[in-house]
Amino acid sequence: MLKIESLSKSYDKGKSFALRDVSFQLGEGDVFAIVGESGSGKTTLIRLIAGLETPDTGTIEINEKLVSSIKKNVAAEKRNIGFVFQEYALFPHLKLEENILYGISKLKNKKQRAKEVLELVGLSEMKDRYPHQLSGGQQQRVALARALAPNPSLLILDEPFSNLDAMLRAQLRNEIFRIIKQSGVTAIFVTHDTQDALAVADEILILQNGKLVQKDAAANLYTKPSSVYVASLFGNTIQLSKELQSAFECPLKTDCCHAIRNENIAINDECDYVTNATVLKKTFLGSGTQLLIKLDNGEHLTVVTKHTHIDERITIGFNSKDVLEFKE
Ligand SMILES: Nc1ncnc2c1ncn2[C@@H]1O[C@H](COP(=O)(O)OP(=O)(O)OP(=O)(O)O)[C@@H](O)[C@H]1O
Repeated sequence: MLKIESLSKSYDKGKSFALRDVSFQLGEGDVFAIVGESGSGKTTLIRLIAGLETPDTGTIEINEKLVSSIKKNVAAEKRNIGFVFQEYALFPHLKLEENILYGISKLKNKKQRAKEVLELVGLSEMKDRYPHQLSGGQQQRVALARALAPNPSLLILDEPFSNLDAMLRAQLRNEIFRIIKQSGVTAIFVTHDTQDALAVADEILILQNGKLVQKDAAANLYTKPSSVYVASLFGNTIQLSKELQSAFECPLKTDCCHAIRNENIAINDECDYVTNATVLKKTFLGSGTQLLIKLDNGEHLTVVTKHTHIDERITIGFNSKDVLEFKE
């Protein structure tokens, strides 16, 4: 459906690359998330796909049609891509239905199509309201309906949930995922929040310094991250340095790098590798307690535990099956 080959983009004539030699393919009807730390190239990638930037090298095909190469650049409005942005971008002076009709004014059956997409997002009864008469979540559903109305080949959602509070966010992301799946459109959404990506994406693409470092199903990314960077995007991760390996008496392969996820750290429990430690500071986080710990060999660690009553002296450990190994 979307095929990208050797895509590169620099903004300073090749001195530094915002995107470097990125290649991947996306299948029809799936939802993909692009994840990466700030500056990793997420926006650049979607701007290139959308036709808002031209690449230095590489090609982009949508539905087997070349839309971008060094020689060819199909205009953004001719790529048949729908957009949903963080800030809804609805026209404040137009009612909901009019907001949707605006983008499909040339369509023969536009009234019928507007009705369909308003039903799809469950807002038919509010069609005569103005955007300011809706909640943030409802406005985002209108934005989605408007983007879906022209039947786009591809839907791009750029940080669509970041304006919403945590409760609404979780609710809306499930709702939006359901609507997208029901509509059958292929969707790419960009997010900082790996929880959003894990919750709704069939596959996740991870960018680091402009490079695509892993493309995988959510469960695989979590259990088999390709690097410490990928692992740490999906939760607190402690790198098992030589000093920590010696504290836990767990010598690991020297040509690899190792880490353990915070949730696999056990406090006062039996484990394959255990050491004694002193708790220097406890911070109550609501669902758990953050501990600053000094191991008996002098190493410091910060971990979060579900335990609420922690003595000053503890044992801390982990099991060998939970050690993540990377060739780095
Ligand atoms: N118009 C531009 N001119 C010069 N450099 C740019 C431009 N746009 C992006 N960059 C640089 O390209 C790199 C990738 O930026 P990009 O905006 O694609 O990252 P991002 O992953 O979307 O970041 P964020 O999550 O903060 O939005 C960064 O180093 C950025 O400074």
